[in-house]
Amino acid sequence: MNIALVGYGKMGKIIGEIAEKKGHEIVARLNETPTVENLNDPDVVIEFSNPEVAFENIKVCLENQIPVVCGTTGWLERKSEIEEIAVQNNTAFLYGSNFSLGVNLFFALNEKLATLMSDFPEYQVQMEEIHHTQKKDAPSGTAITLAEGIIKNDSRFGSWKLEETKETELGIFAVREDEVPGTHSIFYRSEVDEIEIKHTAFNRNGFAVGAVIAAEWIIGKTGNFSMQDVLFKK
Ligand SMILES: NC(=O)C1=CN([C@@H]2O[C@H](COP(=O)(O)OP(=O)(O)OC[C@H]3O[C@@H](n4cnc5c(N)ncnc54)[C@H](OP(=O)(O)O)[C@@H]3O)[C@@H](O)[C@H]2O)C=CC1
Ligand SMILES: O=C(O)C1=N[C@H](C(=O)O)C[C@H](O)C1
Repeated sequence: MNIALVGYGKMGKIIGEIAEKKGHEIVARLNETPTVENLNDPDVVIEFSNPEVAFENIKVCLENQIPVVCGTTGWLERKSEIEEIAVQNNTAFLYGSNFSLGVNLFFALNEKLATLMSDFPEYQVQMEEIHHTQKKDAPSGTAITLAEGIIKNDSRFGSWKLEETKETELGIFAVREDEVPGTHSIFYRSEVDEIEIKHTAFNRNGFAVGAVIAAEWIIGKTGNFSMQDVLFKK
């Protein structure tokens, strides 16, 4: 499979190494807006850039009928526009706020726990995410997916916000520390005890492996997908 990497930073480089080890060819490594010329005729684009440029990057690829796997976070207010462009161009788009298997299992666990805890209002819910200091967006895309999973399953909450939980707003603390690859926790605290679920990434390899699996999976498909489709819908 020929892969174009749009965004060749920390993630792009690891994804490239893993894809080559699996026998794929990297036909472009871009730190600029993609064009038909610089993409070099890939089967699929893997996009890990930054929140300011992701929308335009994805749009260009989809308009040229190239399927896109995107891990860039912080641009999601325009996701529905991108999904429409994918359909209009009869191609495929897959977004994952987190491509690791562990986090996708954690997403499912989070929803199950939220359903259970929704009957016990004596437990206050609080979320926390910790990431490296170069991260541009807050809260993390993963934390937003987790918050959406709680809001969907616990009618106490209608929205999320950065900081402490207050009334119907589920709180997320976003902490920035040195080189932390990504740690997400959800706390349920009562007067007498606390339940905590936590996912800790030890490095970026899990994200990169998942992105390559998603790129292999998307070939030949049309429509809009998530990592849940790749991992759990057989
Ligand atoms: N979904 C997931 O599983 C994961 C998602 N992420 C997300 O992926 C994104 C990238 O993360 P990371 O690799 O750590 O970030 P980096 O900052 O290390 O890499 C981003 C790269 O994008 C490049 N870039 C700048 N402008 C453009 C442009 N117009 N088109 C294409 N590339 C451009 C930058 O180049 P230059 O340095 O020259 O500006 C840089 O090399 C972030 O949004 C992060 O949150 C990260 C890990 C996992
Ligand atoms: O920027 C990062 O590094 C990460 N970004 C993703 C996010 O925003 O959730 C995934 C992972 O946590 C690492």
